[in-house]
Amino acid sequence: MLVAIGTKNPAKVHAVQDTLIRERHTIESVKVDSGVSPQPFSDEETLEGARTRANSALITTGATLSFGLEGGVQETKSGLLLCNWGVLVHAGGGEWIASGAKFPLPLQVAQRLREGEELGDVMTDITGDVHTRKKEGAIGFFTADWVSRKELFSHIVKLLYGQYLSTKNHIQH
Ligand SMILES: O=P(O)(O)OP(=O)(O)OP(=O)(O)OC[C@H]1O[C@@H](n2cnc3c(O)ncnc32)[C@H](O)[C@@H]1O
Ligand SMILES: [Mg+2]
Repeated sequence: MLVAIGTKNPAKVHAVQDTLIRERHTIESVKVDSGVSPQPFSDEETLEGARTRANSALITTGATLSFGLEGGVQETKSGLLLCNWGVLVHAGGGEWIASGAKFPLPLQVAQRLREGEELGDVMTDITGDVHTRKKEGAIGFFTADWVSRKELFSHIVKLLYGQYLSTKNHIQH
């Protein structure tokens, strides 16, 4: 089965490839537009970006299943939380959604985002590495590498694929 992922970011592509390795699908990654702002600022906007990516990648590749993964932030009373969303769509209809774990960004980082900077750029500034968003990510840096960006997306991929399989099994039985 051809499975698409709407990004070329290795943290996301490897999350799909490695999580589904035993399923023996062919994975095709394709760069698509999220249709939302480069730095989504709510759960809704982040989810919408993931949905647009999934649908665009499905159409572009002609795949049977297609993943869209998107990162953003969400303002709360307890601080600015890093949030991540995923959407899985099936060519025959059907959509599944899932979000990832959340944690608050440090105050100074949160403030820079509120003033309009993108997290990826702030992380480059802090770490001196332009590729942070493609590797351990902000989550890796702020958790002393206990959780990587790929690991976070892998969990979302499991939630999405698991829901898809569960639906499929219930329809068949
Ligand atoms: O190529 P794409 O798939 O767009 O990969 P990306 O790293 O830009 O990822 P997103 O568009 O999903 O992320 C939305 C924003 O959140 C930022 N971001 C989210 N999580 C991050 C992380 O762990 N490390 C660095 N930047 C992160 C990133 O800079 C973007 O501005
Ligand atoms: Mg992006």
